[in-house]
Formats: sequence, C-alpha cells, structure tokens
Amino acid sequence: MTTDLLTGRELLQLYAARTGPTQALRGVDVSVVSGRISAITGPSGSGKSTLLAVLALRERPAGGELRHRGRLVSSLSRRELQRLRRRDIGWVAQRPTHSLFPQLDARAQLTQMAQLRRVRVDADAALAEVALTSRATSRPATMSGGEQQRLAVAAAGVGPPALLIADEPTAELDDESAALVLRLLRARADAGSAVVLATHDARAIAAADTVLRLRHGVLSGEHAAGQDRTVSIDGLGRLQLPEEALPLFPTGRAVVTVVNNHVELHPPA
Ligand SMILES: Nc1ncnc2c1ncn2[C@@H]1O[C@H](COP(=O)(O)OP(=O)(O)OP(=O)(O)O)[C@@H](O)[C@H]1O
Repeated sequence: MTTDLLTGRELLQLYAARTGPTQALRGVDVSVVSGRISAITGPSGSGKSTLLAVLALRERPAGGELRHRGRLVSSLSRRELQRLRRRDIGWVAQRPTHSLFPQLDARAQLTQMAQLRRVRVDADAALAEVALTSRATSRPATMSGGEQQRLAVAAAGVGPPALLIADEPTAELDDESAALVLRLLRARADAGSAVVLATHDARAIAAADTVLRLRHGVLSGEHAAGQDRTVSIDGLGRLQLPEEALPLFPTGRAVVTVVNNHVELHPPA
C-alpha cells in the first residue's frame, strides 16, 4: 500500500545563531509515503537532520504547513503529538545511543519498545534479523558502534511504526552491517512503514525508492528509482539546477529559451 502519511508544503525552519537566524529549511515541499523508503541527501549543513526532526514531529516548523494523515500538525494537541511520537514514530538518532535506553540490555530494548507501542514483538527473532542473537543480554555501552546502530534500528522498527526515521543509519557501518540495516528497513517498508533516511551513503541511496536532494535548505531535486529526476519550481518560477549542471554556468547567468513544450538553458555566448 502506498499512501501519503505526511505532506509538507513550504516548510521553513529557523535557528538562532550568533550571526543572526539560520534558515535551515527554506520552503521545502515533501511527501512521505507509506510502504516506501525515501532518502534525503545533500551536503553537510543542507538541512537533512532538520527536515527529519520536523517530519518526526520532534520540532515544529517555523513556517509552512505539515499534515499528518491529512490533519494539520499545528492543530494537534500536545497529548496527541506525544502519543503519535511514542506509538507511531520510530526514531534512530545520528548517534544510536541517543535512541537506546542505556540501562536495558538488547532484548529488553525491544520488549520495552513493544510495550510503549502496545504491540507484541518476538524479541529473539528481531535480534536475529540484525545478527545480534549473541548480544541479547548486553547493554548498549558494551556493544560496538555497529552493534548499537543495528540495535537502534531494530528497536525503532518494532511494531512496525507508521513512520520510521533514521539519521545516517549506515554511515559508520561495514558492508555486512549496512546490508542488514537496509534489509530491515526494507522489511519494515514492506510491512507498511513510511521509511525516511538522511544519508550520504551510496549504499543507502541505492536502496531507496525515492531520493530527495537538499541544498542550503532547499529541495533541489527528487527522483524515484528508475525514473527521471524532477526539481521543484516555486511560485515565482525559481528552481535549483542539479549540482552537476553548475559548472556549465560559471558566470552564474544562463540564456533561457522556451521551445514549444520545453525550456532550454545555455551558457551565454
Ligand atoms: N539547534 C540548532 N541551532 C542552531 N543552528 C542549527 C541547529 N540545528 C541545525 N542548525 C543549522 O541549520 C543548518 C542545517 O543543519 P542540519 O543539521 O539540518 O544539516 P545536515 O544536512 O543534517 O548536516 P550534516 O550532514 O552535517 O548532519 C546548519 O547551518 C546548522 O548549522
């Protein structure tokens, strides 16, 4: 089943900085679809983690409109938001220990998550899925970074949740661990979760159904696997060219020709 779980229009996020407000998101339109993996990619500081935090309902956007199953998120009460975050949204932080309970062993991480979400989990099967059977009674602090990451993804995926969000889930992983994590994310998407990743990792990008590219807080491109890339054009007609096209326009100017039903851009002669 593929349906829009979240839709964001003109999302804006600002942070206070010493030099004045930083615009981390500057008018992002995005749809998050159940049953699919979306990868958000882009250079460091382009707004990936910020967009994840907004989509995970952990941060309120400073502007724009975010809808969850058609309802305006800004109209939800604090209690409704808390309930959604606890029951429906799995979150894997950039540092996996930030999304794990430090005092619980690996098996208890999964059963605790199941209790919070009011679902059942076969914890041993879930640990086996990420090759952590031998670590069932280990706490996060005694596990390697890769094991912590696999555990964090397994715990976030209990349910499965309607929305599963992971910030750089494969960045520090060797190929074998990355494949396990990506397989688990695919299994959760197949079970109905909308999966959203922020990633620089070519392995994760290749595993996604849709890739969104952010640059300077603006969505500069989007493409679904096997399809042409599309870019957003805002109400004023502005678009961002793909990064690889920029060297064609070293002066920052282009000659624009509208030809029948398409537009051509050339460097000035
Ligand atoms: N809490 C905050 N306070 C102030 N500025 C912030 C905060 N969080 C993010 N920013 C700024 O917002 C912009 C976007 O940051 P964000 O972390 O979303 O980027 P990113 O693409 O995830 O980067 P990275 O790949 O390095 O994790 C950056 O300029 C960053 O410095």
